[in-house]
Amino acid sequence: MTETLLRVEDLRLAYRTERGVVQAVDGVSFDLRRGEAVVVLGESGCGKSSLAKALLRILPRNVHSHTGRVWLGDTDVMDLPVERFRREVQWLRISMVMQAAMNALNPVVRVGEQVAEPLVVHRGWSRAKALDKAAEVFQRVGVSSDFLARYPFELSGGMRQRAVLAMALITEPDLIILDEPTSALDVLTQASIMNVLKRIKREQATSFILITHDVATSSELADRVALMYAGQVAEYADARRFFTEPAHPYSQMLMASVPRLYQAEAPQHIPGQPPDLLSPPQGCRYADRCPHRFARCAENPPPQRVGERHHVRCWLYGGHR
Ligand SMILES: Nc1ncnc2c1ncn2[C@@H]1O[C@H](COP(=O)(O)OP(=O)(O)OP(=O)(O)O)[C@@H](O)[C@H]1O
Repeated sequence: MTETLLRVEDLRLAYRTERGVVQAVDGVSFDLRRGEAVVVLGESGCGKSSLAKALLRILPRNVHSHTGRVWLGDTDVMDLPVERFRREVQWLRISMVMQAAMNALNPVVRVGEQVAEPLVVHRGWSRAKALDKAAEVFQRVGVSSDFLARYPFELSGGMRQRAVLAMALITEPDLIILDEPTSALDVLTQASIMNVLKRIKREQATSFILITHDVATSSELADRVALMYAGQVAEYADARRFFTEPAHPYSQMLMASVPRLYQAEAPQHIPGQPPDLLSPPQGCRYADRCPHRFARCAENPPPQRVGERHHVRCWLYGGHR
């Protein structure tokens, strides 16, 4: 059996705001094996980016609480002092491509220097050696090494995104977290970046957490799916299973809402709104919108195991009906 790389247990992250506490990540658990990609799906505001920040310990100042366990191999990295986490885990074992990262490149520093920087800062490599490695990684992500000497404004959006991806890859981490890596790009560029990710996953056994609301693009890479709803994982499943036989009523509605090219019926939409994370309901978060709700849904369902590495937060499962 392939080794478990990451095990997340009951991860929680809440922010302090003027209106009260926002529980953006509320008891998230899942596991990921080496070389697997999990796609984190969900509507805007359901806590996907907050999950990435909670995993990477990149927290804004208004954090109210941040708890849970994040096992990377045998180490609970939540237990490490933050400096040690930054020195030993960030970039070296887990790297990231944050939302809109391609627009965050420093405009006055040549792209190659920026891509090489994690090796200089985190591994102590010389600049020359790191630049050689940057040229190699550039080629791997489909950018000619001629681009190393250019400035970000001289690159197209797709090229800049590849450069940011090269920066995340250069230290050869075990896990890369990508937050909406292709959402600002045209479909052909999106497809070619997804192909780069697939190749890297295959060749280097790198694991990915891909955050997106784009079901179609993500299905290309996904081995596993974590569908988030109102700060929680509504369903965690094998990707093929999720895309063909989703179990949670929200997963079923989401899949029915994906437009298909030759489908006679119009895609469905889900009536209602997700709950406000300032004061989420006591019971199941999805109950208000769920066509199957019954009395038990007044209580918040824990993740119910419905199969091998498959859990669903829904009282329809586990013999409660
Ligand atoms: N720094 C912050 N302070 C207060 N509330 C925040 C902060 N960051 C996010 N939130 C709130 O936390 C909730 C989850 O936000 P998050 O950005 O994680 O969702 P998301 O699923 O990534 O959304 P999107 O797809 O739109 O990026 C939202 O209600 C959001 O308003």
